[in-house]
Amino acid sequence: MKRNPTPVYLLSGFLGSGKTTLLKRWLEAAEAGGRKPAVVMNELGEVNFDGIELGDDVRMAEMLGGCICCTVRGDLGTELLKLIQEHDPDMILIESTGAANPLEIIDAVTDASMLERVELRRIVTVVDAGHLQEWARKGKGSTYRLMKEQISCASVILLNKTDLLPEADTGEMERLVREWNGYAPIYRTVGAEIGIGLLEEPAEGGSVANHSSVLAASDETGPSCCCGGAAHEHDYVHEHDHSECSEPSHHPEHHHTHEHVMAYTHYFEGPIDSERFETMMGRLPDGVYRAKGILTFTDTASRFMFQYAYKQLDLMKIMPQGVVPDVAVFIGEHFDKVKLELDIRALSES
Ligand SMILES: Nc1nc2c(ncn2[C@@H]2O[C@H](COP(=O)(O)OP(=O)(O)OP(=O)(O)O)[C@@H](O)[C@H]2O)c(=O)[nH]1
Repeated sequence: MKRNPTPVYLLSGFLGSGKTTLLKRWLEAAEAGGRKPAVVMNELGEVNFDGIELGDDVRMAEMLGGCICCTVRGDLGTELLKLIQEHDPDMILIESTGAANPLEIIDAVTDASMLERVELRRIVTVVDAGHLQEWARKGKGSTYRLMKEQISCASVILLNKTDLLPEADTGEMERLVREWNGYAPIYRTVGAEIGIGLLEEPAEGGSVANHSSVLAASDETGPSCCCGGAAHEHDYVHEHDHSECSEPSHHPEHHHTHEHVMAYTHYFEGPIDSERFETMMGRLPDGVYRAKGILTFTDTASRFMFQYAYKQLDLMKIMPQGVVPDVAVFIGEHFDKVKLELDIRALSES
């Protein structure tokens, strides 16, 4: 018997904007409604901290150590088909890395070989309102371009973390988002809290499978290709590929700059002092805009998961299943990995 294609939703949005927070809500809502969701999680680092948070019960495919839109893109179709074969889910949620260009993922999911098996229903982009404001003030750079791309491709937009921004600034960011994307509904959220039904409603004009409207929206706003392949190890170079761009003049900086989104993964050799850790995190360079990890502190018996996004540090007690090492990943642009490693090593010195 021929089966209907499995609905797929893509969660996009820059690093630390709130994608996993939304994913957790979505999974809870789907399971509460008696549905069987599955997840594809993609991380730049080698460890899937967000997956650890979700627990063992979630049907999940992990794509680690690379960006779904470039270095590990070829594997996406295989992972989707494997999930469908093994679990027969009612829906699949894909959480991309925050450095991913959604257009590349749309291409992979809407590949002709996938059309009978999956239907890309919506692209939900989560935006950190304060972080967007920071970049909008700079008005240039590959991160700015990527944010613009993620917003312009969206079929629904969550303007998140509005608790951290004055009302007038939030309004200003909403207007900017509207300028970049003229058709997606925009919801202001805190903690990505939204009625999940709003994300699953059929999009006007059907699914994203016919994504000419998405591409058109993206053309209106300028560059559509700013995420390239891996340079080496964990350096993700935002390099422009001429073959994909119809208008080279969209990329005047290309010949001169190569912006980097890079990840540094650190495995701890033992417990560290919590106060020194918090002091070190408070002094991280601006180039490190995202970090997460699992730690053991010398002054408490519990283990902790930490989340750091744009100067905000959250710590929560966890009890990971199985053997999980103490490890952290730091993501950003142009930061000094060697200095960071020395600073982290100093936390273990007596
Ligand atoms: N103040 C505030 N913090 C938030 C909000 N939403 C999420 N956070 C916090 O922001 C941090 C990052 O959230 P995540 O959901 O992990 O972000 P993400 O987009 O999945 O991050 P990456 O997977 O690294 O790209 C976490 O510490 C969240 O608790 C919000 O609306 N307000």
